[in-house]
Amino acid sequence: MTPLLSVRDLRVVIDGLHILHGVDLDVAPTGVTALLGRNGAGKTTTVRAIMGLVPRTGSVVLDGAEIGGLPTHRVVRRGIGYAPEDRGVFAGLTVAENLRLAERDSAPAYPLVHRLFPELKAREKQLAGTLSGGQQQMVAIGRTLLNGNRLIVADEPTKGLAPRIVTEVADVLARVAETVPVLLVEQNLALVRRVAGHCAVLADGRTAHRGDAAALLADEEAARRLLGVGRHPAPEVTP
Ligand SMILES: Nc1ncnc2c1ncn2[C@@H]1O[C@H](COP(=O)(O)OP(=O)(O)OP(=O)(O)O)[C@@H](O)[C@H]1O
Repeated sequence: MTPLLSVRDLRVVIDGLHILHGVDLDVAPTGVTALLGRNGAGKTTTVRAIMGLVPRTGSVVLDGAEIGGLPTHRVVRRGIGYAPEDRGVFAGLTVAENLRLAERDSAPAYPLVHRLFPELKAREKQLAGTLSGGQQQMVAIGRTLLNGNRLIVADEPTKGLAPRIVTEVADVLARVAETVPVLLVEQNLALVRRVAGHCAVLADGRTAHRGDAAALLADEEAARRLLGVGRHPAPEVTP
């Protein structure tokens, strides 16, 4: 299976600090690929480097084309939609205005966004700052779907959300991934188990493991060693 995105020897140095020491990562052409690792392992820096938001070296190949040296606006134009960790939603604008700001194509895919997130249609006049965390996450992911992107990158979309909302976001990610492949940074391993096919695990700014997500999570010793989890897994996501 040819990966949609291939990252090789990705390195990031910020203010003289070596943050990534050579990350290798393949994103499958379908479904969800999870990027895992303990706190501070370098997951957010990796996706920010893929997006060109931090200075980086190494190779990033999207669908056969090298994008590792491109500035962010050109990475975005190549078809990577990014939902950042802080969601980047404009609180003082309505849902409709937040979506409109993200339009890039001449025919933005509102039917797709409203099919996946009927709630955004129903709440289009509501100020985004008054939405719940889960609804704001839907705006952040919805924006990435407007423009016919080839890949969606979502950085910890369930961070800080209540368990019931985590389940909702898990559903959303599973539905999104039926249309567009997703690279998902996630700490909630129950969610990863439910939605991810492949995974890469980072440790100390390097790739420590790559493979099947379910197989890794089923291997208690490997999960403990790589992810720091063992007998007390994260609460289940409601099926
Ligand atoms: N701009 C920066 N300046 C200095 N250090 C940074 C910067 N950005 C990240 N780091 C450091 O690099 C390491 C990796 O951070 P990063 O946010 O990529 O990790 P992460 O795996 O996403 O962590 P978490 O799961 O806690 O969000 C951390 O030790 C962090 O403190």
